[in-house]
Amino acid sequence: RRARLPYPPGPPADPLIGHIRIMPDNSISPEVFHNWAKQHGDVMSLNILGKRLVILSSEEAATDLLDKRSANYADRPSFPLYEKIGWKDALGFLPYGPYFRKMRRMLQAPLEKETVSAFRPIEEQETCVMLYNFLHDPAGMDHHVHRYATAISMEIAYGHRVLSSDDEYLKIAKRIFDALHDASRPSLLDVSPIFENLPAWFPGAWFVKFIQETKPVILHDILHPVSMVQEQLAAGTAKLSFVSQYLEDLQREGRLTSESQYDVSMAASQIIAGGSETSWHTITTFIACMLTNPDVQRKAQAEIDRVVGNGRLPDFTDRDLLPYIECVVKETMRWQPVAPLGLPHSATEDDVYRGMCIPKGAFVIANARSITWDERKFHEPRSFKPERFMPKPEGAGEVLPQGGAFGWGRRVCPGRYLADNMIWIGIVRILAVFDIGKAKDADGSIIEPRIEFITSLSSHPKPFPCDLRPRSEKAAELIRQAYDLHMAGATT
Ligand code: HEM
Repeated sequence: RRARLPYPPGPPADPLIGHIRIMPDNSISPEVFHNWAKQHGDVMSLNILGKRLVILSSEEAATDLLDKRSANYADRPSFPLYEKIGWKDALGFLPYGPYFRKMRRMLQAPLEKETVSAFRPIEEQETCVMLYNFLHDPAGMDHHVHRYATAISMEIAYGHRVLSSDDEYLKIAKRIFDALHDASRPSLLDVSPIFENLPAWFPGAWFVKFIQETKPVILHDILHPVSMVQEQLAAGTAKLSFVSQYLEDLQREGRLTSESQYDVSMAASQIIAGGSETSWHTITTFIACMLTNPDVQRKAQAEIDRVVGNGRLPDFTDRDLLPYIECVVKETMRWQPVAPLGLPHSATEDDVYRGMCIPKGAFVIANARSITWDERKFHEPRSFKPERFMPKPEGAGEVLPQGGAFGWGRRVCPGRYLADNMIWIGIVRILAVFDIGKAKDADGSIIEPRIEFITSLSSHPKPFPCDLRPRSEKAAELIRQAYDLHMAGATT
């Protein structure tokens, strides 16, 4: 019966090759899928060389399939190039099964809502470094936010504190991001594994050299930081971290083997791969939004001034008293979701939904761009309006579906509570002490901001000029004091 049911509709296809010729490039696919969904519906599908790709463009469809039927959609398609360069056992790419469940449990336990508060001191410390860097080098804003997100991830994962822009662990993070991006390019390996044996000079076989060069580097970058913690534990100098905790537990229970140490390494690497770039891009998106929405910025600063005053930096104890800041954070994630297509899920068995067949093995993606710009849920969805989330009558009482930012079902982002803290404290502290304004050119003329986004694995603003200025001399002094305090902690 299922075989006779239609697949979800989609644009006209070519015989045999299906939609391959009109398949949009990564950089525009969320936008193109969003437009196609208006014509073909919130559950549509494409045929890519015989493989069915199902695109969900509403919260209802994503919830019905990926959340409510999560047992059938918890699998991932295979990612041949990622697997070949050493990410075969990385949680994000693992097929659903016992090893996935083991890795997921390992990563999730320290990142639960109740437990992530243990990392707040690290997040507060690194905001001080970021604010200080903004003060002394406002033009390097993007770099300082990157360092902020990476330094937090490194300290949580390995207990390593980043103390300079030249830090070896920042280089590790950069190599990991570069490899993640480079490996997202389509290759002949997506068509068949037999192409793995092509000679490197063969046309289109660029991936052969890429694998040879990248694999040893990635494996080093995954395994090396854990060996360092191992050495520090032996010397009694290890700081408490995700890795030190697991290694100590395994040692105590007599279960520390090369296999179990490899699992710890893989899990820890996911904190870096999953956490740094996404949080970095969310904060730079927020800065772009403040630049283009000065009224929102003023309103958010007024709330902080009213609740916290200007004699100290806000901290996590202020969060419940700052509802407008909460809305600014949510609106940043809604307006430009940093992972617009998330990661693809895969159907384990044939399924029937609204009279349509979703075949076993179909790739299923939820288009966050459509979900967070759904006109039935959000008024003026393309405008940046944090008050939409305030309860009525003050605001519009709109609700951000969690999946729109962090994904769905059994594959929902395990780092979402950590990310939420990292982003909130970064945003509230920037607003407390900096004005984000338009930059001026050499002649003193104002540069009108033009914010454009680049999308590959994640979506982020292209570099844009802005003027980051301390709100007052007192704010600048607060930044210096906080920095001195935290750097003093680093040397003792
Ligand atoms: C703003 C920050 C973040 C955003 C927007 C984000 C978004 C996402 C999304 C959309 C997915 C795919 C979910 C799905 O398949 O349905 C995901 C998966 C994942 N995220 Fe995040 N993430 C963020 C931060 C983090 C952090 C801080 C960590 C580190 C602990 C992390 C680790 C992961 C991992 C390991 C996966 C794969 C999970 C799996 O396949 O089971 N993410 N994330």
